[in-house]
Amino acid sequence: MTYYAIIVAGGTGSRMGAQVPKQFLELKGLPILMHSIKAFYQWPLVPKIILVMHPDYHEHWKKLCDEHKFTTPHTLISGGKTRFESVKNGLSVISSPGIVAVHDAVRPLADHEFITRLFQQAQQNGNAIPAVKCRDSIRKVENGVSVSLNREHYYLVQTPQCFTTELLLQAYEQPFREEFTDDASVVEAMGTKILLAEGEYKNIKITYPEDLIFAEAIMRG
Ligand SMILES: Nc1ccn([C@@H]2O[C@H](COP(=O)(O)OP(=O)(O)OP(=O)(O)O)[C@@H](O)[C@H]2O)c(=O)n1
Ligand SMILES: C[C@](O)(CO)[C@H](O)COP(=O)(O)O
Repeated sequence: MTYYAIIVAGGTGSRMGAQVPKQFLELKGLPILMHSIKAFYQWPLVPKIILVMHPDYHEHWKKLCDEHKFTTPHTLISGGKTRFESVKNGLSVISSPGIVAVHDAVRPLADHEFITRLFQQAQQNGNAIPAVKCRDSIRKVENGVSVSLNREHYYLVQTPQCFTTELLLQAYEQPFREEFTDDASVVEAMGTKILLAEGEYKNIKITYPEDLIFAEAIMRG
């Protein structure tokens, strides 16, 4: 059984609006991306790490690795125009059957215990998708009219999303659709039942500048 982690770092970070894509910004003295990789590369469940990044940033990444003496083994792959394409490129180097986790490079607060639990659940059930319950009241707006919804029915989905390699490789054979916002939506489109696992509220995605402040505060504990 081989474990893989595809870390997708091929985005531009347009909503962050920084000089470099947000995955390279520092959090506690280390680029966000390095925190995300380090969380995966820990004993006893050590996956093969596949890092997907736009080729324009490969040299920048190598310099950062030297600067921070970052030696965690990984295979560097070129990213695509969409997240879907980036994941598909990452999947191209998977050679053995096993379990694959797909993780946003910009979710640096997932810890190894959480990651291990998801790998194990996917090994037992075929897939494991972390999600947390909506904590706020929720409303749907249609034609300018808002209606209250029952929040018990709504979950916020996170990464790492874990699957058997067979399932994810097959799912990514499908042509791209706009509604493929994550890996679960791609797998679901094949008719496979998606199994939600317990997510973590601290596992935030760095999207806007204020998320850096939240992440730093969470890391301080
Ligand atoms: N072509 C793309 C687009 C996104 N991603 C990755 O998918 C994750 C989630 O995407 P998101 O937060 O939307 O990142 P960006 O696309 O960089 O941000 P924005 O939408 O604000 O431009 C990120 O780790 C991002 O690097 C990727 O690998 N390849
Ligand atoms: C994959 C993801 O992080 C799950 O929550 C999310 O769907 C990415 O969405 P984005 O709008 O591209 O940031």
